[in-house]
Amino acid sequence: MTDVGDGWGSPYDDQTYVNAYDQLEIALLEPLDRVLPLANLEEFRPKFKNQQNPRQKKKGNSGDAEWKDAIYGFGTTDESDIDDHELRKNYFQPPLQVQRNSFVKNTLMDFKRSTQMDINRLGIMGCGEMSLERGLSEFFGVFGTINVLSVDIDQDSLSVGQQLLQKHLTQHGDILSCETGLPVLMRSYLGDILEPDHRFADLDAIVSLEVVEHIPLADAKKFVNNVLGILLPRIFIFSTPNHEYNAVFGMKPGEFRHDDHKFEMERKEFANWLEELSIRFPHYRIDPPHFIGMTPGYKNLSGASQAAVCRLQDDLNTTLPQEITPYESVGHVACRLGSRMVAYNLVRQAFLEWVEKVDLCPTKLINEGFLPYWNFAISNILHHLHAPISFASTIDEKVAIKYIQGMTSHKVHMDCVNGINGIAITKSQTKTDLIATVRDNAKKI
Ligand SMILES: C[S@@+](CC[C@H](N)C(=O)[O-])C[C@H]1O[C@@H](n2cnc3c(N)ncnc32)[C@H](O)[C@@H]1O
Ligand SMILES: [Mg+2]
Repeated sequence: MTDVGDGWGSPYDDQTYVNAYDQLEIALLEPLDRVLPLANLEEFRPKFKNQQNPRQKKKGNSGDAEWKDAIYGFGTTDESDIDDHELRKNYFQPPLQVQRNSFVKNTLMDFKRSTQMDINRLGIMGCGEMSLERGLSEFFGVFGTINVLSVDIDQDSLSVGQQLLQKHLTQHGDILSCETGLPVLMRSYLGDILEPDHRFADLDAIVSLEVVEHIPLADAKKFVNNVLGILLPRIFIFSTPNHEYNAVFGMKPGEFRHDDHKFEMERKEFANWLEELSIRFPHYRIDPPHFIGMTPGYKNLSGASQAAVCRLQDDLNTTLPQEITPYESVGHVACRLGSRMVAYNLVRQAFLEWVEKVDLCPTKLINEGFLPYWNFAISNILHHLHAPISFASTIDEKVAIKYIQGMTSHKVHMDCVNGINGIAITKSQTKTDLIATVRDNAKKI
């Protein structure tokens, strides 16, 4: 879409925004392949956690509170899926999952800068409870992202992920709406990542954090081979625990961090795997392993997670047929970047158009209070919005009045009468002055 010199996102014109919001609303109307049963956030515990059902735990057990903090972001940490051993002693600050998410954010940021191309479409495979989706949401504008596709095989994890993502986007809605960036459609799918799906082919980036070790090694290799050989993202990032690091958690040699792990790799094994991949897939440049999560005193063990970064060198496209779509869509939600700025600009345009036409007729002056004034319902002004109803309907009337107050340097006031939201313009104002003020203020933005 946009190639920008400094790599820091780019402003889009209002029409581009409005069209993007229109497309988004249409996409959100598409029926889902399957509606997941709603997992109970309070009771949910990922199946790969080896602890008891929290309901059966004794009240006041601090371990219970500890994992709830980790999963739901209550309390001090917003980790959503950390290893039990890592969690037990609060080894990492910030938490390891947050460090992994930051690693992805920094790697994608560098990738965007060095290639001067947006990361339009991002795939997250084995997304779990969507911690990465939440962690990256404020950077989508910088990346130039418009589509995020997440897939997992576990219905409960997906349902929890969807709920946490929705909660996150609502809670951070104000901040996100001020970000420069187009709205992002975030879709989730139920599926087995061992089967390639055409919708995940030719993406700009695919990320898979701490997933491969949950699949038998031969299948894990098949998954990675499928990504590098069939799906062909421009960048692929995946991570897995560094088995040697378990010593830091006081674990015995050979003991895995989770009961659900099918394997864990030592540093040499992981480095060898990446070398094999470099030979088999020469169209990818694969870095030596990156390490994430250090603890003081254990420098010799590198880091708790080891990550691969693979960048596509050639301009290759998938040969996977378009009709291969085994995943089922199970959710979609919008990250509404940029909406505040667009709404503001559209309201200004509507106000200017309205004020040009309005008749400030002396006979309609209201003679109550200090100064005679005119009252107009805001709906009359919003009638001039040049936006599809899908976008216009997201603009709150009172917020629109606040915008008008601001853009007129408070020469217009809020005046809501009998439940009708409106503005008041005092007799001393002239149309010419109001128009000039709005235009002058626009130049200052
Ligand atoms: C440890 S969690 C990691 C979740 C997430 N990537 C994160 O960093 O928070 C591993 C996830 O991989 C998923 N998974 C395991 N095997 C899978 C498969 N064959 N297809 C899709 N997802 C799979 C699990 O359901 C689980 O949600
Ligand atoms: Mg794991």
